[in-house]
Amino acid sequence: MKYVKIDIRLIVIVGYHLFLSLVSVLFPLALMKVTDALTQGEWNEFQYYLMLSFAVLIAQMSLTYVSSRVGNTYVMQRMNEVRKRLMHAILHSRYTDFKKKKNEEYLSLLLTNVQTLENDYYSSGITIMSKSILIIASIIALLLLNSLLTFSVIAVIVLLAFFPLLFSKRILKQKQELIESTEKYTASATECLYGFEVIKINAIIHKVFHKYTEKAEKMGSDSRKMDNTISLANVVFGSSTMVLILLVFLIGGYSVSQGLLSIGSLIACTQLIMYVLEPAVQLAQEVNVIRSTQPIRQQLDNIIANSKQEAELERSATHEQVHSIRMKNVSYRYGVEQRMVLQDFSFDFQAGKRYALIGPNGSGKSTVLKIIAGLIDDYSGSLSMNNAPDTKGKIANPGYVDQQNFLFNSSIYENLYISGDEHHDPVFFLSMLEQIGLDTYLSNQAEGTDFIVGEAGQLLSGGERQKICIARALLKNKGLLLMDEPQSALDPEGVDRLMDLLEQLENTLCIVVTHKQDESLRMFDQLLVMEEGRLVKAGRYDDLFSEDEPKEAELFVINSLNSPIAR
Ligand SMILES: Nc1ncnc2c1ncn2[C@@H]1O[C@H](COP(=O)(O)OP(=O)(O)OP(=O)(O)O)[C@@H](O)[C@H]1O
Repeated sequence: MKYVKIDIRLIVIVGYHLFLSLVSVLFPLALMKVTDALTQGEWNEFQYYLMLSFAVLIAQMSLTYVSSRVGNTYVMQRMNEVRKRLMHAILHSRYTDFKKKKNEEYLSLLLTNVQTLENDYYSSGITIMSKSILIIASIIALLLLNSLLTFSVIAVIVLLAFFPLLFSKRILKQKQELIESTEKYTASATECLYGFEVIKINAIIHKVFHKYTEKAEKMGSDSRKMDNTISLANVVFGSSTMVLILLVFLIGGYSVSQGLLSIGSLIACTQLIMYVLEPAVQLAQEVNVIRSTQPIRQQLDNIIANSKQEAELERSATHEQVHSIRMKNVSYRYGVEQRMVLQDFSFDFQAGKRYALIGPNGSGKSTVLKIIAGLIDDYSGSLSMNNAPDTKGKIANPGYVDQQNFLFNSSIYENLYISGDEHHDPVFFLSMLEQIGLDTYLSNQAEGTDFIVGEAGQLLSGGERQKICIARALLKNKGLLLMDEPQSALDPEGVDRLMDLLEQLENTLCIVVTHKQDESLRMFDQLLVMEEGRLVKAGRYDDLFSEDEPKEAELFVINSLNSPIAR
């Protein structure tokens, strides 16, 4: 990502700082004239240059304020851009890439690290730019006054330029450690907040708090270590400049004694030297600070680079009506070093039919749904929609109920209509709410569908959340409906209502992951039995669970219980 954008605002900032440096350099020159006029008894000249000095001071103050305002606006714009690019990249990253990082790592990046970038990269960058201009302007003024002094000062700067290199490697390493400990701290803090109920009920406050304290202290100590190194760098740097200033004064004093320089010029030179040395010290420090943000920029660049391919895929996403989905020898593992969670899965799904995916925990049912939904596309084998060639990642827009039943912190209505391409027919809408059993809840809720559901829907019961997610998927129905354990939080009446709704579906390819093993499975056209990532059996309920074939059903239940994952 391009962190610095050369635009009109940046050019204006440089212009302001150029002007500011010129005005700053004028001040010692005016002082020189004031002193020389005073020592030579030129009263009128003294008054004139004194007024000029005040005018320069006022101009300097105004320009400093204006240029910092323009600088702040530039930093704000760049930071907005960084935050937008980062979230855009996160949202466009591949599902599996996204899952490799923990949410806390993203939070730490979005909050702490991005803030560090603002302070340590942009603000330091502007400081470096302004100080460099001031140094150049002061050196030019010095050259006009005394070339011997000027060359001594240049020699000082060249020497000073080596100091940051002595510490930068160490600071960089410590910054990396600080980033890692900040991520762990954020993870621990988030866990305390999300796990509030579990922590209280299980009376593990002490244990969790102890873990949190460890992480907080480690982050504090890493931050202190880095600050100490920076302080050491500053001390070494600062004291060496003092020695060098002394050297410059010796040369200046000698020049005055030899009549090569007036007292006013020495005062002006002294001030100008300070304009060179002070910014040079700051410059060296800021260079280290900027270098320390390199790991953060690297992290951001990796996320942005990884998301580019996914964005390409999304652009080619299809929204056509689904008639069939054919999966052939689809195998998948979540990471190169991980085990196969899906192995040679082959099946033809047809529109207008209902399928149930059943099997023990961890047998790969949700993974099948995610592959069909296009969330996962780096599988081997092929998946084709409507007999087209392999459509990796291109099947988009299914009605989807996930296991988390996630809701946005907005109104029920907005949660039902999240994508804008759902059915907007009010009759259909109301009958849907009634059929799923949300009408009673809504009639008791004064705000109705305008009720704001709270963070992740926590102001609703688990079943209410699930009903809203089901209604959302049904309203969205574009011929493909994927539901991952949609009955897990429903009461028996809710389950019956859902089954009725599914039975009424027309022209819809409906795949439901379920752990129910009762008569309700009869309404599915096919039951797909999965075990350890393999499709081991497929058929109607009666074929698999009939009285005549008790062994089939028993075998499935026994296998489920004996599965290593279930155990
Ligand atoms: N993001 C992930 N990273 C690594 N492994 C994963 C990930 N998601 C799932 N798995 C693993 O893949 C395997 C299959 O998971 P999947 O969620 O498809 O199973 P499932 O049959 O739906 O299970 P359940 O009935 O418990 O919901 C599991 O062993 C799980 O640990």
